[in-house]
Amino acid sequence: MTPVLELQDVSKNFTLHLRDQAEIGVVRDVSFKVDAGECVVLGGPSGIGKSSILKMTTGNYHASGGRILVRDGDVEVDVTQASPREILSLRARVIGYVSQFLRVIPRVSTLDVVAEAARGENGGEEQAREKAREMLSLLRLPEKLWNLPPATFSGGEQQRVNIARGLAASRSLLLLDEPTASLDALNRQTVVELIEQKKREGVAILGIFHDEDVRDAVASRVIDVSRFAPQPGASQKELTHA
Ligand SMILES: Nc1ncnc2c1ncn2[C@@H]1O[C@H](COP(=O)(O)OP(=O)(O)OP(=O)(O)O)[C@@H](O)[C@H]1O
Repeated sequence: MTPVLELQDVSKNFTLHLRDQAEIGVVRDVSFKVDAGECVVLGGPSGIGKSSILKMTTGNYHASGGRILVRDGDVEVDVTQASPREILSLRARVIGYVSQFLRVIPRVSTLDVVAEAARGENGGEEQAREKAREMLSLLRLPEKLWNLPPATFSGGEQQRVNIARGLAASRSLLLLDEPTASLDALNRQTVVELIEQKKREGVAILGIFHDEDVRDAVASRVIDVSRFAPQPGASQKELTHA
């Protein structure tokens, strides 16, 4: 069966414009697959390139080389070659992304932020609001906050809105960048259960979890990103995939 996500020989270099266009290589030859129902966790030390791999997969960062294939129904889309319109379409239907930080339109209420994500291709408005209420309750966000915009919420409250939004949507591929970083133990456990439920539903998950207990609970496999570090002494020409 075709994997939901496949990275083939993916590389990332950053060009430092403030440093005379110097190029730094972050990862090279990244190759792995994520199947439906699996949670693959990216491990390795800080700064090794874990978030960069997620950002290339969601199309936020351009890959410098290689292919990132995402299954969209019967077709595979190579994110590295996709147009901005195709990437927006994938994010609206196929790829869910939960980062550590909540970015929302100002003045939109928390309930609307989550309901907007829950509104599926066929689902109605009331169904979406019901799903939003369910997720916010599960994540213990006090009901008195639901009608307020989340901009002034605490770090942990904002993160729970972010998770509610990310997990309310029905997506076949979920990218999770430290979704439990500022949560208390009870809410961390809830997120673990929600991730397990997504796995049972056949969602493919690629995530970063610094909390070892969470990682051990959810990981089907851990990939050490250090193995994709560019070799010391590799020439810039080698690092740059033309
Ligand atoms: N937009 C950017 N411009 C230049 N360098 C960047 C950019 N984004 C990331 N980097 C660099 O790429 C390297 C990998 O960063 P990345 O955030 O992917 O690491 P990480 O493994 O997720 O780290 P952490 O565990 O600390 O979050 C770092 O050296 C970082 O400074």
